[in-house]
Amino acid sequence: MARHRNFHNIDLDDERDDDYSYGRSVEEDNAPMSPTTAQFIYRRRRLTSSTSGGTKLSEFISEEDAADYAADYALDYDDALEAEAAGRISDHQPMFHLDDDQAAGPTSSAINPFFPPGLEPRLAASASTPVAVSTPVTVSTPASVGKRRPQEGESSAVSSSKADSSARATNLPLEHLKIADKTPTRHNSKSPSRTGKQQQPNVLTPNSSSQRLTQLPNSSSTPTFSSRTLRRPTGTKPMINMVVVGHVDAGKSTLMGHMLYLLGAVDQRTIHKYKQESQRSGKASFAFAWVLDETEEERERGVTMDIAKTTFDTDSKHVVLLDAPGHKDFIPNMITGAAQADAGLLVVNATRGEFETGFDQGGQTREHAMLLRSLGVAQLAVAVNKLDTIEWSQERFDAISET
Ligand SMILES: Nc1nc2c(ncn2[C@@H]2O[C@H](COP(=O)(O)OP(=O)(O)OP(=O)(O)O)[C@@H](O)[C@H]2O)c(=O)[nH]1
Repeated sequence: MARHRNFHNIDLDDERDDDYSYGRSVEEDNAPMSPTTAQFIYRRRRLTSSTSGGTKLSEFISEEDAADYAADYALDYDDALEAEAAGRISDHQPMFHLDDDQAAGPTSSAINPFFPPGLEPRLAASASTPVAVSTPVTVSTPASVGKRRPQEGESSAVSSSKADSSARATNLPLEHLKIADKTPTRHNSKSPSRTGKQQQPNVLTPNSSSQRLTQLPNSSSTPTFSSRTLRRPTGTKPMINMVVVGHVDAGKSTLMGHMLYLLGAVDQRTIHKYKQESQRSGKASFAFAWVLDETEEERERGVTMDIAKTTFDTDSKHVVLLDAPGHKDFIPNMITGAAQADAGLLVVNATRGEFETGFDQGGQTREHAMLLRSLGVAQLAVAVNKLDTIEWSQERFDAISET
């Protein structure tokens, strides 16, 4: 008997590690921080000479970290490649086209808001080159869709910051895009995979490969983390996959949903319906997110759980937009999207405390940036969202831009 512990009198509190923290994984607790700033992975371009100091996003990311992530998630990546090889990835139809006069008129950079001239050569460069241009884009969805500042209006969905923004804010020239097919590709139907999910509304499957991956177009990803230039044209245009990532609740789906609405991919009637339905279910602030969050479970929880896909065309590219889940429980699903991506949009929440949380150990702003890097996504733009929650503070924006 003496050899056995007396479990009846055991004090469970004493058995726990002192630094045990619910909800944090061992990996998170043990994840090494970069000791120096010499191991930059992402190098952001300084946008203004007046702004200086602050911590850089790249300081949080070391080559060592990136390698660890690549190893950790290699299985998921392989799953994605297997799915691709198995032919489960289908073709898709472009939603947008340019008018002839638009195509002939403005410069390609104006028509092609996401990927200005020069991107192709950069994409063609080896993904091992630790360089990515990070251009903060000041965007804010209307306060009416924000749970913190509800019901104020809808007109400023995508806007530049009030103050001097010539060097840092990039308004998307949405007027140059026109819907070719007025029928939204994703909003009115439930895919078999979504239907399948709805049959198990309370079962989360964070470790399964994204079912929506079957909808992803086939870019020529290879088992090695090599260059991701797009090589599969749709018609005459090359295709490019852009994944939208960021910490949970950063506003990714709302931002993309609103952008699609402004582009005309979602009609007024559908948005009106979403607004009414979301209001009825007490989720009024998620009306625009419902454009991309289609499943009942996602709408009930107010959380994106799987990759959502939509497409649009610029004058030179067929863009496949992938909205990734931000919650850490769904990292594998985020990876299935990121593994297909050629470029990324990192959405950060400017709200005080929220931005910092995203960068904390375990925050998904940092983690997603690392994952994109480790998966070979060489181009990353940053969108500073929810500026309305900080009264459009220029100071705060500058501090975030410097991070
Ligand atoms: N105040 C304010 N709220 C916003 C803004 N953008 C989004 N929100 C709100 O933030 C909440 C989360 O928005 P989502 O679009 O679901 O965020 P997400 O990043 O897609 O969330 P996950 O995909 O689940 O990680 C919703 O209540 C939105 O209305 C904004 O610019 N300002």
